Amino acid sequence: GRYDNDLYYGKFPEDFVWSSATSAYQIEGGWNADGKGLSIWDTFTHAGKAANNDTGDVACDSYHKYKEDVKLLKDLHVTHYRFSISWPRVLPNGTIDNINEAGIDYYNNLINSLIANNIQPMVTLYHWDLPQDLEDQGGWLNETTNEHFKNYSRLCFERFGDRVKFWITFNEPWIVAWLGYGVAAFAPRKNGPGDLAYISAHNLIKAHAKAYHEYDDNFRASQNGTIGITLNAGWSEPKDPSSLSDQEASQRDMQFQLGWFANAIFVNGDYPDVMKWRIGNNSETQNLPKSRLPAFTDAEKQYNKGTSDFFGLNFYTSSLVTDNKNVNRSVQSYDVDKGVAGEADPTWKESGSGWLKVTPFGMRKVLKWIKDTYNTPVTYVTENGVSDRTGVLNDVDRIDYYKNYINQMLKAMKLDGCNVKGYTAWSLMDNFEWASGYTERFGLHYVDFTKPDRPRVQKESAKWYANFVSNPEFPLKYDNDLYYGKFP
Ligand SMILES: O=S(=O)(O)CCCN1CCN(CCO[C@@H]2O[C@H](CO)[C@@H](O)[C@H](O)[C@H]2O)CC1
Repeated sequence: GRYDNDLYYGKFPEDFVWSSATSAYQIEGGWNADGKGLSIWDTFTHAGKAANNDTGDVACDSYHKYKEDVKLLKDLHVTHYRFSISWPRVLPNGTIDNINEAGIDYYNNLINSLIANNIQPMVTLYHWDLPQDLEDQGGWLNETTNEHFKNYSRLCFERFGDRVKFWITFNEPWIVAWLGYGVAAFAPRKNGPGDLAYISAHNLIKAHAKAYHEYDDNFRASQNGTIGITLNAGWSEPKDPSSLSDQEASQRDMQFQLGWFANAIFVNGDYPDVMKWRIGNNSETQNLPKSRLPAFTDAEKQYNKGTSDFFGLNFYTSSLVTDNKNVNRSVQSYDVDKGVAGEADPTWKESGSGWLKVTPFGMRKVLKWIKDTYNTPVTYVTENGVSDRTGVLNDVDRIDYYKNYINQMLKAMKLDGCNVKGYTAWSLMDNFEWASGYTERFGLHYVDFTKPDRPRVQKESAKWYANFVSNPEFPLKYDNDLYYGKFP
């Protein structure tokens, strides 16, 4: 059919990394416990900006229940666990002059518990929870934040780097820049779709490079770890594959999503030409003194280039794209600059999230695009998963999603030569889904948020995943899963 969702038969390499992921603000709770400082997401939720006035004040209470989480991971038979460190939990004001040792202790306890259970930590330094004190000084619009991020990163390398050998600087800078500083959908709710989005992204790239070089210069030799960045994209499928303009729209959409950050880090230290060209032209049309896209100096380009040991990819869904001809060029906006219209194919299965349609074929295509565009980088899928709104324990749709997306990843490896080294299921358990609060559940484990002790219960998908990672090959030993289709 048009979308290749057919099962491929084969098995994964023995040393393939199987993991599961969470993030600090989404699971920890303890929002003000033991000296933790405020993050911009505490501010966002306390202002009632998440669905049903939900907050991460308690969330899954992993701040107190992390030992239980390690048990869930052990029963999942994963070899790795991806989690994030809350910057304001270890540095309440965001600055290195005020270290909260209780916060350091929490992460040391978690890391030690993982290691004791032969589970390797994959640590994200920034999963969106900026210290509020730094946001009060401009946040990612203020270049000084880059230096604070470097100091925070160095503290983490110093305190945890003897046991943490896999570091991710930023989770999805695209979301931080566009949803946080572009359209005010996420914290810190700034509205600058044509300028602030680009300024924040500019600082995120420079902050990433600072942290990378800090590790590379001062810690790699003694700690022997690996450090990179995690980017997210939806696969942009040309609506009409035979249309040159739709093909160009697809390429342009992928460059504006991934290239925005990946071109500087994996290619030449600078933004992709298509972004410089289109944003420069639109800025000229708007009679602006210079392009709304900030420029790197030659020294900064050299400093940005080659600052990731791997390509971290968060992948969920796809869209059908065409050239958006009727953009009003007098409007300053990333979306106008990009000039791409996206839509879902009505035949794609829906999920518990409006933006997430089930498109397994997209996993293979996006991995191939990364291979072709960034010269076959070592790649880790650092998030992949699907939501529902019911909390169903017999979550056959989630099993179907994982089986098919993992199979498409295997095709990308075996048939397209993609150098994928690991896969991470989002998420270990139901958790705080940002502006959607607790209405959208992504977990392999069900969490009852009405009970003070936040009990975790394995869903069928957890049993499936544990079984699969123990014997990662297709055809499945026992394929009891539902097949979708209809009789003649
Ligand atoms: O439809 S709207 O445009 O009005 C709202 C868009 C909401 N976004 C879509 C993209 N998604 C990227 C993936 O976000 C990732 O995936 C998980 C699931 O979202 C999150 O829980 C993780 O923290 C995050 O890393 C983040 C949420």
